[in-house]
Amino acid sequence: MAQQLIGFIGAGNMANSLAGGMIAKGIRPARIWMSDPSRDRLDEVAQLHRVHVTEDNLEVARRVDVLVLAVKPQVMGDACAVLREVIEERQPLIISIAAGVTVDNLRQWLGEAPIVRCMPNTPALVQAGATGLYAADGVSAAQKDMAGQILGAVGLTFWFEEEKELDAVTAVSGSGPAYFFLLMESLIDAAVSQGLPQATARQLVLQTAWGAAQLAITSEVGPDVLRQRVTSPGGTTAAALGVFEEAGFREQVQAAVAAARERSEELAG
Ligand SMILES: NC(=O)C1=CN([C@@H]2O[C@H](COP(=O)(O)OP(=O)(O)OC[C@H]3O[C@@H](n4cnc5c(N)ncnc54)[C@H](OP(=O)(O)O)[C@@H]3O)[C@@H](O)[C@H]2O)C=CC1
Ligand SMILES: O=C(O)[C@@H]1CCC=N1
Repeated sequence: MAQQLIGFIGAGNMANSLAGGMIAKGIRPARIWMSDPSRDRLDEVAQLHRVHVTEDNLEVARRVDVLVLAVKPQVMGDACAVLREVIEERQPLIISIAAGVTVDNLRQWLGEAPIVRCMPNTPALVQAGATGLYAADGVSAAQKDMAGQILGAVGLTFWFEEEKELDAVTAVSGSGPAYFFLLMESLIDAAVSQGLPQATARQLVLQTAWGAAQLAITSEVGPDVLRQRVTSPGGTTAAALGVFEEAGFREQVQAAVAAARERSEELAG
């Protein structure tokens, strides 16, 4: 990645997860710039990551080689309009992380520029991210490599040939951490309802989630077989899983992911 400067427009949750993960991986904070309208947020970020911060998006766009657009989809058009002139002139590599916002949307707002769209997730903060990437026409092999290295610094990367596939990636791994967090929250609540102390319940649940993920990642067999190995016939797990199946758990997951995908498609406008 040589010594390229990397800028973030928007210093919110995802920008911080990416920057934090990149720094932990060895990218010098001095190579990172972040802009955001909130001075308080920038002060926090500067304190936390020791990166350069500014309230001026244009200052970031004028300085960096790679510009990560990390604002909400709903404000992306306005944010891009301000940057258009500088981007057309300087042609930094644009990496958009916004859900739903398409290359066509971005071209309309930014003019011609090399654009990579990607869908990371917040575990990037601990270098355990999963990111789907799509390179638009006009992105050079070197730029693609650069985008892959930046996102690769914070976890696994997967390139897609079709831009539409990012809607499914968004619904699965972009939003996915929240699904697992919801299960963790629910299991902690259930543990407390069964009389366990809150702190112990939390530790038991998080260690179990971590252990299950580690086991699934390192195992040669799939999650279905691992699940069966926990489930003794007529035992406790079978009793619990029966409740999930009866309640339509799998159908609920299908419907939830479909709803997220649909929302991603809507955000393209
Ligand atoms: N959170 C996640 O897990 C993931 C998010 N994404 C995508 O990342 C993007 C950011 O999401 P997230 O980090 O959650 O959102 P946040 O709201 O946490 O971050 C966005 C930041 O951008 C700031 N902002 C608003 N307008 C501008 C502007 N014109 N110029 C510069 N900064 C601005 C916001 O300030 P203020 O709050 O004051 O408006 C906020 O601090 C979204 O497009 C989302 O789709 C992608 C993958 C996962
Ligand atoms: O909820 C959202 O819209 C963003 C995109 C994926 C995760 N968070």
